[in-house]
Amino acid sequence: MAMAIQIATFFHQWWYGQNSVPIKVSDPLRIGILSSAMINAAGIIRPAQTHGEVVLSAIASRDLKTAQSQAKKYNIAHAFGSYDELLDSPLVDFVYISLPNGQHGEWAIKALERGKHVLLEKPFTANEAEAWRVVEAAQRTGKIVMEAFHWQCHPASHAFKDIVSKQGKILKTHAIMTSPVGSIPSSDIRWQFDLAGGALMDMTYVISSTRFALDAAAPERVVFAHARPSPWDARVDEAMEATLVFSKGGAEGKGGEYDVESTIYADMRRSNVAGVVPRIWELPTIEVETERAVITLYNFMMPHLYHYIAIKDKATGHTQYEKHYKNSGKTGERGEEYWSTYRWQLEVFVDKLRGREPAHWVTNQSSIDQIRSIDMVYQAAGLPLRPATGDVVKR
Ligand SMILES: NC(=O)C1=CN([C@@H]2O[C@H](COP(=O)(O)OP(=O)(O)OC[C@H]3O[C@@H](n4cnc5c(N)ncnc54)[C@H](OP(=O)(O)O)[C@@H]3O)[C@@H](O)[C@H]2O)C=CC1
Ligand SMILES: O=C1OC[C@@H](O)[C@H](O)[C@H]1O
Repeated sequence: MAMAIQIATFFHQWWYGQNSVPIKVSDPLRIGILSSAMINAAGIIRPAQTHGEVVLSAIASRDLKTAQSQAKKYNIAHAFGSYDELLDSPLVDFVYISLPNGQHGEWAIKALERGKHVLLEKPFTANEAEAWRVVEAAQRTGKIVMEAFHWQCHPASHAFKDIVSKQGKILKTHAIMTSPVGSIPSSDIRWQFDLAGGALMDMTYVISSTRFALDAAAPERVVFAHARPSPWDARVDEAMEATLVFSKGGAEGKGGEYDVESTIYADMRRSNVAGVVPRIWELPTIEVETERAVITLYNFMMPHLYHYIAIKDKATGHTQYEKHYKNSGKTGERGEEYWSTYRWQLEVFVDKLRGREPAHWVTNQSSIDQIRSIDMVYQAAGLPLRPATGDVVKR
């Protein structure tokens, strides 16, 4: 039900944003938005409105009129009719890139080379080779780029990881994310191979939540992968199911080697029960079985709307539930209970740009490991790697 919770988040942010307009500092970071994407309102615009250290300075679209109407709607100071114009503007300190997946790398590199920091929508790039080029550009220019894994910035994810780390050796994990059949229109960017579409690309979360729980890099190997092809293009997975084996690293605070079998399931056209009932209960979920417990984080992707962490003791069968909308005091984040994952994300991004220690950070190496994991699954499923428009700007 990914789309439904996305819509609920739009409302959530609008509602809470109205009563929480801060006084802005005199030298705010100026944000530029590349594209008029659907996600902008939740992903950056509402969070920026409730952050005292940023202003919405500019938006660019391929079409000037679209940029102007978005600028008017969201009270953004400047509108540009091309992405290049925005990147050339001295009115922008960092950009939020919400272009189709296949364009992330190309525009991230262009932005970094024009002196802008980048908050880059997921997935980081179209494939691993392109991810290395983005990271190299960040290193060369001294600018910051972070993949927008918003949910990892929310206190619930940290509480979950903390709990997992205290339950003994991890044995296996299972992560799932689905959207009901018909919920994503056939014209959507997610169905287009040339734009690096596909269920695993869009629902990259099934791998990132697994890696987050395990504190792992890329899997050692993919032992099973099955893609269900989309009806419009067999190169695009409408669903992906896979089993990954992670064999290095350790749960947080433990170090040490482990060997874990992780199953993942992403589905952009999930069948309805009896053909009619969408599975509204099937929110993005990660389950981790350890020696002592089975720990489930239900709705890990949008925990601000609702979530729970269930800890089932294997010895007694007793299940204990926890919820974490605010910093538990253990994991270092600071913020408000009503904040969306995107607002938590903006907090850490701004902290980093201001030279403060962020409570959480998605490292560039983690983004490389993430897209490498995705590539490994596509290869194991017999599908081609996703193409990048960035390939044409390869130096
Ligand atoms: N973090 C999260 O929770 C979410 C992240 N995302 C990510 O954000 C990105 C955008 O997703 P979404 O908002 O659904 O995208 P949309 O389809 O709504 O928007 C994509 C935008 O990209 C621009 N664009 C440039 N070239 C093309 C092209 N060839 N075809 C279509 N659009 C083009 C358009 O802007 P213009 O015409 O103005 O130039 C368009 O509005 C994706 O990478 C997705 O994975 C999406 C949803 C949630
Ligand atoms: O990142 C995302 O999160 C919400 C989903 O609905 C969407 O398909 C995906 O892009």
